[in-house]
Amino acid sequence: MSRTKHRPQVSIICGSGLGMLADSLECQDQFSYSDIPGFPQSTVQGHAGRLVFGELKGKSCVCMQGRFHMYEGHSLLKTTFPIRVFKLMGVQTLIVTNAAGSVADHLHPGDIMIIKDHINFPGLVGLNPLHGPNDERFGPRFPAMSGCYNRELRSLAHEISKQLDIAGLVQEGVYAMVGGPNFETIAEARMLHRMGVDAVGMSTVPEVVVASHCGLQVFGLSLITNKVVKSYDDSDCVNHDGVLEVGRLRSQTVQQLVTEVISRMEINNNIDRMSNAV
Ligand SMILES: O=P(O)(O)O[C@H]1O[C@H](CO)[C@@H](O)[C@H]1O
Ligand code: HPA
Repeated sequence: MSRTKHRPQVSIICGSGLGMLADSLECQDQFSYSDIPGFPQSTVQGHAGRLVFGELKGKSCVCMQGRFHMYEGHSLLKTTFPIRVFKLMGVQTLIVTNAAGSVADHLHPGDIMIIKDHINFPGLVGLNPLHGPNDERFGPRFPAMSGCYNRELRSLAHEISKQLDIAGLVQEGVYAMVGGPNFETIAEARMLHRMGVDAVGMSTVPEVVVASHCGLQVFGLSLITNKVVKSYDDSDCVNHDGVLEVGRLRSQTVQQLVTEVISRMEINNNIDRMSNAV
């Protein structure tokens, strides 16, 4: 914290191909992850590996240009380490973005899904970033996860998408995290569909669980970059380059939506900075 004058209230995690979200920050201070003690390295194409501080519409922000995924070999504790760092800095809100495949038939590549809820597949089988001794200074042993995607921010985003004339692209839905790094088989895709999953990806949920545990309000967006193949007659085949390409094509729209949400969200100026406590 001594190397930047920014005291962020909002943190943003950029999904695959969405690193440009950091570009709109003014008065930037940038730090490579390799220069930050305790931070893992980004190893995935489309994740630059930089922490960017700056101002956006009068709000102080910190942006992860590059996130960590479990499939890179990081422990879940490591993948979510930045969230606790943000909490200690006084951040109140986490905005998560990701690239995801559409499982629901009504979502198409290029659409934006406001995350209403999630299914934590790794968590359901025991891979949870909150495993191990609980640090009560961050949050309770048994945190509730119902309502972890802030209702007011979701409704604000819908309102903004109407004003930006992109409401036709924006829907709400359930995101499921799978472990990756392989994409889904057709049988897995069909299972996800029957389970009520709207979009699937390999990230986000551990970050949201840790953020929710330590009392951050969370807003999440999935950019639908591909459809998940559910038919044996469909010869489509997803690949990471295609995912990044849709990210590039829709980057400006996602940026506009995120910027407006940040601009209009309420910030509590009685910040709860824990840096003296932990
Ligand atoms: O979730 P983000 O980081 O946006 O990336 C998504 O895109 C990659 C696959 O193309 C996977 O890492 C998946 O999780
Ligand atoms: N499946 C899992 N993760 C993804 C996908 C997908 O189809 N697209 C982007 N990330």
